[in-house]
Amino acid sequence: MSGHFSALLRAEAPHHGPRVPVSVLTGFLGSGKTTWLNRLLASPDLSGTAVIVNEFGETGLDHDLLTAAAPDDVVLLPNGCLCCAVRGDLVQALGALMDRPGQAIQRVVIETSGLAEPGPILRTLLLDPLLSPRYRLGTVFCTVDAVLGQSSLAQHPEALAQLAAADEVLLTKLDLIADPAQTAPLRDCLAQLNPSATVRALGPDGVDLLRQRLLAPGPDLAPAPGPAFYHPLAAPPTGPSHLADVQSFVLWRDEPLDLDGFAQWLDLVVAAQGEKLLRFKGLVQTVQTPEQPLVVHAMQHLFHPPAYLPAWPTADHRTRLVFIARGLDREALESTLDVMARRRRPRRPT
Ligand SMILES: Nc1nc2c(ncn2[C@@H]2O[C@H](COP(=O)(O)OP(=O)(O)OP(=O)(O)O)[C@@H](O)[C@H]2O)c(=O)[nH]1
Repeated sequence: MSGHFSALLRAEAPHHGPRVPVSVLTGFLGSGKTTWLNRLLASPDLSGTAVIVNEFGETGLDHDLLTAAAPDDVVLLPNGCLCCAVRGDLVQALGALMDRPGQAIQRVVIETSGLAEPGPILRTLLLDPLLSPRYRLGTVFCTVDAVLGQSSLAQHPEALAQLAAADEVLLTKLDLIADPAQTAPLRDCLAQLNPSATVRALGPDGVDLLRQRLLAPGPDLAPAPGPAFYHPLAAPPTGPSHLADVQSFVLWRDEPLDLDGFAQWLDLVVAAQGEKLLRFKGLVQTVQTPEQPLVVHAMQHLFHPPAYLPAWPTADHRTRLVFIARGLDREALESTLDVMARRRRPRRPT
C-alpha cells in the first residue's frame, strides 16, 4: 500500500522533539539548483542534511549529478512534479527519513523540479498532519538565471510562482554577464514581483551565504499542532494541470555515440526545434571517451559548456538524453540521432 492516504492510516502517535527545518530550493528549469546544491553539500558542517530531489521526467540526472551528497542522504522522487503528481510521495519520503536508523537528520533540503509550483508543496509542509509535528518550514530559496531569468518570468507562469514563494532569490550565472549593470532590469523586475524577498548574487561567496542560511534557519515560531488538529490538504483540482502540454522523455542509447555526430545532431535539433525546447540534459557515452561521461545542459537555445565527469556515477553507462519540451517531435529526434550516430561511427578494424 502506498500513497498519502495509506500513510495517514499508518500514522503513529505525535512526536514531541524539536522540529527539523525543511528548506525548499526551487527555480525554473536549468537555473542552477543542482549546481549550487552540490557545491553547498560539500561543506563538512552541513553533514546531517538530507536531500529530496524531484524531477519532472521519468528519468532524472540530478540524482547522479549530486556527487557531493552521501548517496543514502538523497531521495529521488521522479515522474511528476511535487506540486501535483507526487505530493503523497513527499509525505512518505519525509516520514521515512525521520524514522530511519543512524545519524539523526538535522535539516532537509527539497530540490523541486524546474516546473514545480511551490505553493502546494509549502502547504503540504506546513499543514500536513503527519509532517507538521516533526518538520517545520525553513527557507524557500529560488534560483533565477541572470541571463534567461527575465524571459522565463515573462513566458512561464511556473517561474513566476516560484519567485513569488521565495524568501531568498539567488541570482545565478552572473559570471556570464560582462557588465553587472546589465542585470538592473532583472533586479527591478524581481523587486516588483516579490518585494519581500532578499535578492542575493551567487558569486564566489555564494556557497557561504547559503550555508549560513541553512545552518541558522530562524526560530521555530509556530507550535506543532496537536493530534486533533486537522487541515484539508488542498482544494480539489478544478482544471487541467498547469503542465498539460509539457512533455518529457528520455532517449537511451546502448552504444557509444561519436562526439562530432552527436554535436551536429544537437545543433540541428536546436536550430530546427529550439523554441519548443524547455530543457535538455544528457549524460553521453562517447566513442572517444567511453569511461568519462559527457554532461550536456541546455536551457531553451542556451547551451552551457559541456563537461566530462571523471567516471560514471553508476554501473549503467548508457547514454541518456532527457528532454522537457512543448510540442517537440520525438520520432524525428530518434531517427535523426540514429542516422547521425551511424554515419559517423568509426569503422571497426577487420
Ligand atoms: N556559468 C555558470 N553556469 C552555471 C551556474 N549555475 C549553473 N550553471 C550551469 O547551468 C546548467 C544547468 O544547471 P543545473 O544546476 O543543472 O540547473 P537546475 O536548475 O538544477 O536544472 P533542472 O533540474 O533541469 O531544473 C549547468 O550546465 C550548470 O553548470 C553559474 O552560476 N554560472
